[in-house]
Amino acid sequence: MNDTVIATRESRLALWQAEHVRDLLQQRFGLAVRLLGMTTRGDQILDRALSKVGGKGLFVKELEAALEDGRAHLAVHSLKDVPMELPPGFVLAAVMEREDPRDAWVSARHASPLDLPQGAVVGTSSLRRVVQLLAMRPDLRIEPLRGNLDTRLRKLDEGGYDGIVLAAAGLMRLGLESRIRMRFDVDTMIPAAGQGALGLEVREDAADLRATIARLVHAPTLLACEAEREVSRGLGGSCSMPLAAHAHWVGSELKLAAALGDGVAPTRPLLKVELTAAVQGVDEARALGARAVAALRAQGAAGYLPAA
Ligand SMILES: NCc1[nH]cc(CCC(=O)O)c1CC(=O)O
Repeated sequence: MNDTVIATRESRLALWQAEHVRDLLQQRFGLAVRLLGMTTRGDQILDRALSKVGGKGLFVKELEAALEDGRAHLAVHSLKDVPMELPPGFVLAAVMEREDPRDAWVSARHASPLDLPQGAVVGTSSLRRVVQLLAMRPDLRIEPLRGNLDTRLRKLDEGGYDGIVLAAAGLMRLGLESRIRMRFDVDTMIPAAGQGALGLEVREDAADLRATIARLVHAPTLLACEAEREVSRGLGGSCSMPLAAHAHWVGSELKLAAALGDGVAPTRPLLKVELTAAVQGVDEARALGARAVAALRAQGAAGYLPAA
C-alpha cells in the first residue's frame, strides 16, 4: 500500500501534532506515513487580529485542498481551530484524547493576573480571553498578540507585556511547560470549544482510512467536545466571537460551562451558563450544548452577537 500522507501547517506546534499522529499510526496500525508541510492563509496574516481577518477556518482550507486533490489523506488539527461546519465531502474521523484544556498564565514577574498592578498590560488577541480577563480585572490594558507560540513568547520576553495568556496544551507539547506560571481554573477562564484536543480530518469517501482512524477516537473527549462545539454552532460560532465552552466529566455526567461576552463592548457583563446531564452518545452531547445555547439566548445572547 502507498504511504499515508498527513497535510500539516509548518508551525512547530502543528508539526509536533502531525508527528504525534504519524507515530501513532505507524506504531498502532503499521502504516507507512509521511508529512506534507503547507503554509496557510492564517500563517501568512500576522499583522491583524484573526478576529478582524474574519474568514472561518483560515488554518484549514489549504489542508483541505490537499485532501481534495489527493496530495494528502489526513489533516491533523487543533480541534479548536476547526470550524463547526466542515465543507461538504470532509469529516472529522477522530477526536483524540484531550490533554490539559486550560489556559495558562505566562509572565516573568507576576504569579497571576490578580497580582498585576493597576492598568498592567496583558497580551492576547483572543476575544474569549479578553472578555474573561476583563471580568477578573476591568482595569487591565489588553494588547493584541499574534503569531505562533514561539513568537508570542519572544514578544513577552522583549518586554511588551506584563503577562500573556496561552493554551497550556500548546506549551506542554512544545516542551515549554516551565514557562507556565499558573493555570486558570476552568470556571474563571472557560476554555475555547475543543481546546487541548486534536481532530483528524479526512475525505468523507475515504472509507478504509476512516475505519482505521476511528480507532483513535477517545469517546469521553469526543462527547465533551461535541457538547462544546454545539454551543458554538448554535450561536453561529466562529473564532471571532468572545465565546467560551468547556465540558468535563463528573462520573458519568457531563458538566458543560459556557460564557458569552460582547466583542464590541468587552467590559459588558458576561452571560454564563452551567448545565449537567447524563450523556452516552453524540446526540445527547449535542442536546446538552443546545440547551446551553437556549439558556444563553434566554439571557439575551442576541444582544451580544454581531448583527446578522
Ligand atoms: N489559536 C491557536 C492555537 N490553536 C491551538 C492552540 C493550542 C493547542 C490546543 O488548544 O490544542 C493554539 C495556541 C493558543 O491558543 O495559545
